[in-house]
Amino acid sequence: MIDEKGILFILSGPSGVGKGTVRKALFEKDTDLKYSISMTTRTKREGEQEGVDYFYRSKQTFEDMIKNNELLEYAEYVGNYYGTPREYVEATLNEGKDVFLEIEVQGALQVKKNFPEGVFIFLFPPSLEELKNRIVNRGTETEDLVKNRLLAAREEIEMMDAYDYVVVNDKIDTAVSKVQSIVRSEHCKRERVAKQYKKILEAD
Ligand SMILES: Nc1ncnc2c1ncn2[C@@H]1O[C@H](COP(=O)(O)OP(=O)(O)OP(=O)(O)O)[C@@H](O)[C@H]1O
Ligand SMILES: Nc1nc2c(ncn2[C@@H]2O[C@H](COP(=O)(O)O)[C@@H](O)[C@H]2O)c(=O)[nH]1
Repeated sequence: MIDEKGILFILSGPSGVGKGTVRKALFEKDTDLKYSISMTTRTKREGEQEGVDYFYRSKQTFEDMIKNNELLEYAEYVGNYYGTPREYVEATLNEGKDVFLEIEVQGALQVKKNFPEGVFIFLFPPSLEELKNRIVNRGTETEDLVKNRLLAAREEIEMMDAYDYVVVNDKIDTAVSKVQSIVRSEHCKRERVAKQYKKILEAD
């Protein structure tokens, strides 16, 4: 059977590296990708919107969803739950559309177990000092949370080898172009395989 499902792209990397910034810029260029909105128990930041940035839920609701297997992956990250609602991802992939996840590393590794055919991209900071500057300058975290996110970052960077691609987010435009090239090249690969498969079937 030719796989007519969409491709699952996973953009991951430490907090503050610029995942959200890269993803938003990419989506302005590539309108065919579908973004999976995550669920979280953390409180809404100023300017964030329900159903756009996240689905904000209580701990109880989140834990019920875990029990009911309604999450494709989830992680407890610096004191809050974050997770990917399963139904949207599976239904969208089954329609042949590509889905884009923007998640932290523990969650990405869970996805890899269930979707090894996914395309895993690790966004890497130019330096740990710059990573710290980006989190601090964003102004969304308390001093303690910055510390905890930076501690988590060190562990996350150690898992980089599990990814298919590593992109350094130094200049934003360069990083976005690189991620866009990865998306395009994965499409070409998929089309080439489908063509070869068709040829084999026709020759049979
Ligand atoms: N290439 C870049 N150069 C300089 N600043 C950047 C770059 N990319 C992102 N930033 C800035 O760094 C900060 C963190 O970026 P962003 O919120 O996109 O990171 P993130 O990885 O999505 O973080 P989190 O995982 O915590 O949600 C933002 O203030 C953003 O404007
Ligand atoms: N495992 C998952 N991680 C997720 C998901 N959605 C977002 N995230 C990651 O959590 C951290 C913190 O996010 P913030 O918005 O509080 O800064 C960051 O690395 C996000 O990428 C998810 O569904 N699953």
